[in-house]
Amino acid sequence: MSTDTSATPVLQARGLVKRYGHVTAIDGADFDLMPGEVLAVIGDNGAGKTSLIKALTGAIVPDEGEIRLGGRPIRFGGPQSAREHGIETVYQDLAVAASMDIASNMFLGRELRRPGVLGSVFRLLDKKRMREEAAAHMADLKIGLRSLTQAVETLSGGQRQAVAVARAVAWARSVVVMDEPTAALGVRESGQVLDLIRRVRDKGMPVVLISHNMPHVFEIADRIHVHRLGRREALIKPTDHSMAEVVAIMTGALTVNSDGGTVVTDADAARAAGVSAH
Ligand SMILES: Nc1ncnc2c1ncn2[C@@H]1O[C@H](COP(=O)(O)OP(=O)(O)OP(=O)(O)O)[C@@H](O)[C@H]1O
Repeated sequence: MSTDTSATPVLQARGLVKRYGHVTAIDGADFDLMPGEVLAVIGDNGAGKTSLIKALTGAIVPDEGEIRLGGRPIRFGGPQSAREHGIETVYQDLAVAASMDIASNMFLGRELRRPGVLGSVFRLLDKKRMREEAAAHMADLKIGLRSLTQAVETLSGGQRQAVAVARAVAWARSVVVMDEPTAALGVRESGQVLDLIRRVRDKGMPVVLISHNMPHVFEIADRIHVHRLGRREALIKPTDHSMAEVVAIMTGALTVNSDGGTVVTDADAARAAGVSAH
């Protein structure tokens, strides 16, 4: 799909700064996520991707800069506050409770209680309704799992990732952020997770995808945010650049100028990467 860049960004940041002592992890970073797009965030190790994402999802509070959600300035006091604003994050380490079943994982921390005093006084869980709703979410995303009463630890890596994604999508109202969702997966399972991300996008939910996997990024992203030295170096479409060019932008061998062309900034590195300006 092509991104409508004239719309109001779903999530936007301008001039974010985050310092840890002498280290500036975010150094004046901008960010723009448009409605209905998959935006990949890429960058070398230590470029500051995680810090940027943490600022956008409430896990850290930036020292400077502004974040806007749906066009309105916002300050997240913590991850819970970002979640309350409809931003859900799927973490790399898969924060699922392995010994619990799929439905319980979907409702982890947001359990449904039985109606009446059974729920309000005796705190009894409404397991039947949680299973029904979990099944509906799974069906909605076409995630085929044999039984929702199965413990998550008995699932494959790809299936676990699917449960984590389904949980995020079930609760997200504005954005789903995924940190390296295919990092621990084999080829077939990665393909299934990429298909799932497409379905999430096709439901109208924008996705931010942090990834080191360039083929996956090129396969799925509508746009690519290239992060370098703590800030956004470029915001490009995968259809406008080769993978080698994007890697060269990431490492500082090429930069993108205002009309979308590229300029060689490090001749040796650009030669080594086999790219030239255009
Ligand atoms: N809590 C912290 N305390 C001190 N320094 C930090 C902290 N978090 C991040 N940094 C530093 O900020 C810089 C950016 O780190 P960050 O983890 O955001 O980068 P990254 O692009 O996500 O890297 P990677 O791809 O390796 O995970 C690094 O130099 C890192 O050491």
